[in-house]
Amino acid sequence: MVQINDLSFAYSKQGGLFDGFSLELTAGNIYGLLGQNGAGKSTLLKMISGLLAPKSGEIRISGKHSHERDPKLLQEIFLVPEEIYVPTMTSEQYEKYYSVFYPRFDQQSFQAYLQAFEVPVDKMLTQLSLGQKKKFLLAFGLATDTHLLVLDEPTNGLDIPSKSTFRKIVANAIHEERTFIVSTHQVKDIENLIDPILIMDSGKVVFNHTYEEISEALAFQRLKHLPAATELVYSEESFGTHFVVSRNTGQESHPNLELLFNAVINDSAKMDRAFEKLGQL
Ligand SMILES: Nc1ncnc2c1ncn2[C@@H]1O[C@H](COP(=O)(O)OP(=O)(O)OP(=O)(O)O)[C@@H](O)[C@H]1O
Repeated sequence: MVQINDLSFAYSKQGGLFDGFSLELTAGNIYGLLGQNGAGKSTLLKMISGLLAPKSGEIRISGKHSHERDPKLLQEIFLVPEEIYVPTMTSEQYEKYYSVFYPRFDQQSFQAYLQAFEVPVDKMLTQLSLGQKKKFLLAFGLATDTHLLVLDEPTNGLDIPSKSTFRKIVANAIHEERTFIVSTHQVKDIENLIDPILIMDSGKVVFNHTYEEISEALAFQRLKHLPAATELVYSEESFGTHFVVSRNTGQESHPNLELLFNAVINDSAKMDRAFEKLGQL
């Protein structure tokens, strides 16, 4: 669905952010894109959405170059950015003006999402609170039924009940022709929603695995004593308890995304070796 080949990109002449970057995303998945501040997530999402052009290499969405901004392609891409801008109009006016760009826009779903998110529809969009604006645009984006939906920090600013509503709506809105990319620092908000997990570091994808692969390769435990060094991939200590990522030797495993993230950022090569071993079994 999304095919990125040998991409390079730089904001300035001094240093490139992406160099020889390749990635393939397949439809039917909700990709979780994680990475430290400045890793390049938002830049990547803007390039995928056609808002920034690569210096070299290519990004194809369903076979078409995203930066060419072909109208036929743009009607299949919706980006909910981290910083929300809304025009001075009502929800009804927004729907009327913008839904025409999306041929499969589902008005009923849009209204249902607005209701589920408890977004007031009688106010001007500019009068909504930060979280309400975000929920408005999420509702609209989900209702477009675009093949590609890109959500940059979607749960930022959402209250606790809205986060749970968000998870339910997103899980229902995905289907085999849609691809969602969710970039977030709030992994706990969407832990059971995103799969596969992509982790970026300094303009590179250093981790790209499904939940199933992660559970098979790794065990996540709280232990009083560290396991044998041969099995240990990563550990953190807090008040005498070790939070451990180790090679899975056959136990049932429930991935802890925060611990996984720290383990990958700490030593991605060590993590790669844990997955290589899995491939050899
Ligand atoms: N408009 C810009 N001009 C110059 N440099 C930029 C610009 N936008 C981002 N950068 C730089 O590019 C790098 C990647 O930024 P980006 O916003 O893609 O990271 P991110 O992973 O989304 O970070 P965060 O988690 O903080 O949102 C950073 O070093 C940032 O300073």
